[in-house]
Amino acid sequence: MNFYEVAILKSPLENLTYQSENLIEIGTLVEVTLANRKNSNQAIIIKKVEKPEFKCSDILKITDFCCSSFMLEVADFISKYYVCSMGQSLTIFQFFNKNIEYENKIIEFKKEINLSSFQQEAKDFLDSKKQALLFAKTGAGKTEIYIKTIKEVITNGKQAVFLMPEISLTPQMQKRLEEVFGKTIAIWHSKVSVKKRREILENLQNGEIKLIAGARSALFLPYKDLGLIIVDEEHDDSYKSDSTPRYNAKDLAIFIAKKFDIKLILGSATPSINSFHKIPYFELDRTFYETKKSYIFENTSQKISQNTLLKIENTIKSNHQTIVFLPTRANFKHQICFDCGKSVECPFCSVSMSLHKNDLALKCHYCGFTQKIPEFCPSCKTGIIKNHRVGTAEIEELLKNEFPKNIIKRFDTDTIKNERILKTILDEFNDNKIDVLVGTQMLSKGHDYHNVKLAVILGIDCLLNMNSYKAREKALSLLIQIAGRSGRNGFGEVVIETKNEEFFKHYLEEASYLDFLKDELEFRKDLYPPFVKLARVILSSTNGLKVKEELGEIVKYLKSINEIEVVGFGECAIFKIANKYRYEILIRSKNSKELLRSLHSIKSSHISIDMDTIY
Ligand SMILES: Nc1ncnc2c1ncn2[C@@H]1O[C@H](COP(=O)(O)OP(=O)(O)OP(=O)(O)O)[C@@H](O)[C@H]1O
Ligand SMILES: [Zn+2]
Repeated sequence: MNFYEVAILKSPLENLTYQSENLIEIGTLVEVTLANRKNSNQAIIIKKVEKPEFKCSDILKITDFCCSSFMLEVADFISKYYVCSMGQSLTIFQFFNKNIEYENKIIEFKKEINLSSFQQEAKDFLDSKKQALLFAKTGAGKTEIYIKTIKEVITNGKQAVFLMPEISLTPQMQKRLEEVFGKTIAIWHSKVSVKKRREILENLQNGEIKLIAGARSALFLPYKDLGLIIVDEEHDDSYKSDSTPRYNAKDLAIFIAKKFDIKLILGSATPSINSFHKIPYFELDRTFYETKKSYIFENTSQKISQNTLLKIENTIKSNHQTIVFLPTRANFKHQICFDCGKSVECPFCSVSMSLHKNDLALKCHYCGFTQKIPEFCPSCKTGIIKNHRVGTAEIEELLKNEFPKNIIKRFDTDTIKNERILKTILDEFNDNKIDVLVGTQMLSKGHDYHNVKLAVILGIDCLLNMNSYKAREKALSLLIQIAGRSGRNGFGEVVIETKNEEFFKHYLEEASYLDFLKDELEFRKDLYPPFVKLARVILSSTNGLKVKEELGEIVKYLKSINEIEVVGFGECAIFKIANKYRYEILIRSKNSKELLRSLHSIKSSHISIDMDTIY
C-alpha cells in the first residue's frame, strides 16, 4: 500500500493522508471523500509519505489531470504568503491534461512592427533587464513595445502571457493582437464560455496557442514553457483578488519571474508606488502621435457645471466624441465639505475618515478613531459636511435631457452585462455612433479611440477623500488615465470638476507623476507600504456575539507580539453581508516574516487573511 498527503481543492483544511494500491505521481488530480461525507472531492497529490499511525481512506479515482512542479511551487508560495490552505491555492490553477502532447510549431507572424526611436530605446532597456517597469505616458505606444517583445519570445519557441486589468479592454486589444498573432493568441477571462475555455486549454497544451491575453486568472494556465509575463496597467487594484486566496497577480508575477527566471515587463503611465520602489524602470515620456492637451478646472456644486455642458456641446458640434467619467458606485459614502472640498481627516493617521453605519459618526478604519460628524468643516470652518455621490445613471439622464438629439450611452458594470454588449458598444463608439459615453473605471484604461477630444472627470474628490492611505495615488493615477483617453492623436481637452484644483494642477502641470511618486514615498516612510507590510484579518460569522468575542481575543493575542503593531480594529465598512457579521483587524510590521508567522498562528474558522491589503 502507498500513502499520500493530498490537498483538498476548495477546502480550507490542512493536507490529509490517503492510501492507494497504485503508485501515483506527485501533482496528480485524484478524487477522495472526506470523513462522514457522501460526495467526493477533488484533491492533488502533494507527496508520498510513510504509513501513518491512523487508518487512512482510499483514494477513489486517479484522473488524467495533473499540476506541474511549477504550479506546486507557486501554490505553496501562495498558501504561505497569502495565508490559506494548499487546497485553496491550488484551486486557482487550470491543470494539465496528461493525454495532450505539446508540439513546438513554427509560427508565422502576420504583421511587422516598426518602433519609433524612442520606443526602441525603451525596448533596449527592457531587453537589458530580466524584470523591468515600463513607465510610459498614455499614448506612448506601450502596446507596440509589448507586441515586439512577445514576437521575439515566441520566435524563440516560448509562450507568453499578457495580463490586463479590465475585461472591457479585451476586445480592442484582441483585435490588435490578432492582427499580428492570428490564431495563436487567445483571450482568457471569467466571461469566456466554458466550451471556449476547454478549447483554449487544449490548444495551449498542444502548442497551437502561444500567447494568452486576459485577466489575472490567465496567470494560472497550463503553460509548458513560459518565457514572458507582461502586466499591463500594473498599478491597477483589480489585480488583487477579493476572495481567498487574496493574491495580487502583479506581485505573484514578480515572484514567479524572479523564482523561475522568466522575463517580466510591468507597464503603466502611472506606476504603483510599490513597483516603482522595487523594479528598475524606464521612463518613456513621449506620445507616439503629436498631441497637445489642455486641462480645465471647474469648481462647482452642481452635478455638472454649465461650462462643462458647453464644452460637451462644442465637442459634439465639431463632430468629435466625449467621455464622461464618474468613480465606481462607492460601497461606502464619502463625506466632503461642500465649500472647500476637503474631508475630515483622522488626527492620528492622516487619512480621511468614512461614514459609519448609523450615519452620525465618522470613523477611521485604520485606527478605529470615531467622532461625530462636525457641524462645520474643520478645514474652512464655514462649510457644511455632506454626503456626496452621483451615479452614472443620473448623469446619463441629465445629458440626455440636455442633448436630446445626440446619442448618449452608459458604460459601467450595470450596463455591460456580457461580452456581446461590451463589443457592440465599443464598436459603436469606434464607429462614431455614440457622441458621449458616460462610464466608470471601466472607461479609464487603455482604450484607444482617436476621435475623443474631450474627457470630463466628475467626482474625483470622492476618491481623493477616501479612507485609505492610497487615496492620493488612486485619485491622481485615475485622473491621468482618463485624461489619457482624450486627444490621443492631436489636440484634446480635459475638464476636471474638483474643489482640490491645487493638488491636481500641481502634479498635472507644474510637476510630474514621477515627482508625485517621490513625494508619496516620502509621505509613506515608516507608516505605510512599501516600507511596512499591511495585512487585514477579517472575521465573519452569523453569530455576531461570538465573533465579536473572538475579535477581542485575537486582538489581545496580536497585541502581545512584539514586532507587529495592531493599527486598528472594529466593524468592517460594510458590517453585515449575507447575514454574516464582519469585523476586521488591521496590522502592520516592518518584519514580514514575523507578520506572516503571527497570521499563520491565528486559529479560527471564521477568519480570512488579506495580506498586502489594498484598503
Ligand atoms: N510603432 C508604432 N507604429 C504604429 N502605430 C503606433 C506605434 N506606436 C504607437 N502607435 C499608435 O499610437 C497609439 C497609442 O498607442 P498605445 O495604445 O499602445 O498606447 P499606450 O502606451 O498603451 O497608451 P495607454 O497607456 O493610454 O494605454 C495607438 O493608436 C497605436 O496604434
Ligand atoms: Zn486613524
